[in-house]
Order: sequence, then C-alpha cells, then structure tokens
Amino acid sequence: MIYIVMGPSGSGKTLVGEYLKEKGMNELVSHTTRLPRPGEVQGVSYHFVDEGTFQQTKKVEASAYGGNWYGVSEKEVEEKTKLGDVFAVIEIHGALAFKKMYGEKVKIFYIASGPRDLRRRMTHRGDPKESIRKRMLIYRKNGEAFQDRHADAVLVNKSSKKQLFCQVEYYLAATKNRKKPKTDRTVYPSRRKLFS
Ligand SMILES: Nc1ncnc2c1ncn2[C@@H]1O[C@H](COP(=O)(O)OP(=O)(O)OP(=O)(O)O)[C@@H](O)[C@H]1O
Ligand SMILES: Nc1nc2c(ncn2[C@@H]2O[C@H](COP(=O)(O)O)[C@@H](O)[C@H]2O)c(=O)[nH]1
Repeated sequence: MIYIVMGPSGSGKTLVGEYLKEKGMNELVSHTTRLPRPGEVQGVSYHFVDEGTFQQTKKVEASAYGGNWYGVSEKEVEEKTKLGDVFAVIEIHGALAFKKMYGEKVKIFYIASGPRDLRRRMTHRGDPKESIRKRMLIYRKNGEAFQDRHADAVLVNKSSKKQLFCQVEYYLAATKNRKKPKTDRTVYPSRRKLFS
C-alpha cells in the first residue's frame, strides 16, 4: 500500500509522517529545490537538490509549489515499496498522479484544518511572515480546503496530536482489513465548526 498524506501547509502532514515512521513505515523521501528549514536533514526530510539535478532525476511525478520544485524519484518508489507499505507527503497533483499510476494500491489521506489553525501553526513553527503569507494565498487560490473530495479518508486536525493519531490508526486498520472506511461525511465535523 502507498499512503499519500496531503493537506494545506501547516495542517499536520509532517506530524502524521513522523507518526507513521515511528510505527516503522518507510517514507518516500521527495526531491525538492527548496532550501532546508532549520532542523531539516538532507536525505531524511527531503533530498535537497539544485534545479539541474532535479530536472535530471527520473521521477514518478513532479509539481511546482510556492516557487520550488518537488517530486518523488522512480528509484525511491522502486526500492522502498519492495520493503512493505510506504507513505509520501505530497500535494494534490502528485497525489492524483500516484493514484493514476498505482490505482487501488494508493490511499489518499487528507488532513483538514481551518485557516486560523494553519496560520497559528506556521507562525509557531517559526516560518517567515512572507512565507506564511504566500502559503495562505495558495490555500485560498487553489481551494485547498476543498481538496478533501479527492481523498479516501479525511483526518481532522483540530485538537490534540493524540486525537489525530487515533484517526490515522482507524484508517490504517480499515484499509488493512480491506473494509471500506467510513467516509469523511461520517467523521467530518461541520465546516462551520472546523473554520471557527
Ligand atoms: N494537533 C496538533 N497539536 C500540536 N501541534 C501540532 C498539531 N498539528 C500540527 N502541529 C504542529 O504544527 C506545525 C505544523 O505542522 P506540520 O509541520 O506537520 O504541517 P505540514 O502540513 O507538514 O506543513 P507544510 O506543508 O508547511 O510542511 C508543526 O510544528 C507541528 O508540530
Ligand atoms: N507533488 C509533490 N508535492 C510534494 C512533494 N514533496 C512535498 N510536496 C508538497 O509540497 C508542499 C510544500 O512542502 P514544504 O515541505 O515546502 O512545506 C506541500 O504541500 C508538500 O506536501 C513531492 O514529492 N511531490
């Protein structure tokens, strides 16, 4: 199984990725031309490369986001899927490219968060003001709040980390048991509640 974690900037994708790694799942580490944030580690957070190297690398998919390139290499997918279930933290176009290529092996998790929480978390993470502004603009312009319609499961990140991880567990169990998970309509709080 290939689990794709997507959602707006600051929604908690990296956090969910860290939880999956703790559980022993391998990550498809993306290539990117963006500069590392403080604390990010080469080859672990991303393969940080220049544009020339990025273009030369054979990739399953590639997308531009916020003025930088992102993509997952073919080598990464070939090597890591041999070892078992994997996950990738990527945006919508990449997620849909994976779904098209690998079909039912791919499950898309969308992490839902309201704009206030997104801004607060990016601020707390220490992102520069200009970067936050750009990402909130992308959130609105790209209609990221509505990308949940492409997901197999919607996780709502509105309170504690524990509550978020419980939802991950629920959906992992559901996909393992080959049961169709309850749709987001059953677990999703009303949009008004999420955006308050
Ligand atoms: N439920 C939560 N409780 C406490 N902290 C949280 C929660 N969800 C996310 N955070 C924190 O908010 C910040 C943003 O989360 P994270 O980095 O996982 O977002 P992201 O979706 O990966 O963002 P980006 O796409 O910008 O990389 C992080 O510092 C993370 O630890
Ligand atoms: N299509 C892809 N999108 C990716 C990939 N790796 C990360 N991403 C997405 O880019 C944005 C910005 O990421 P950030 O680390 O700079 O905050 C975010 O939505 C990621 O999910 C990839 O390989 N392909």
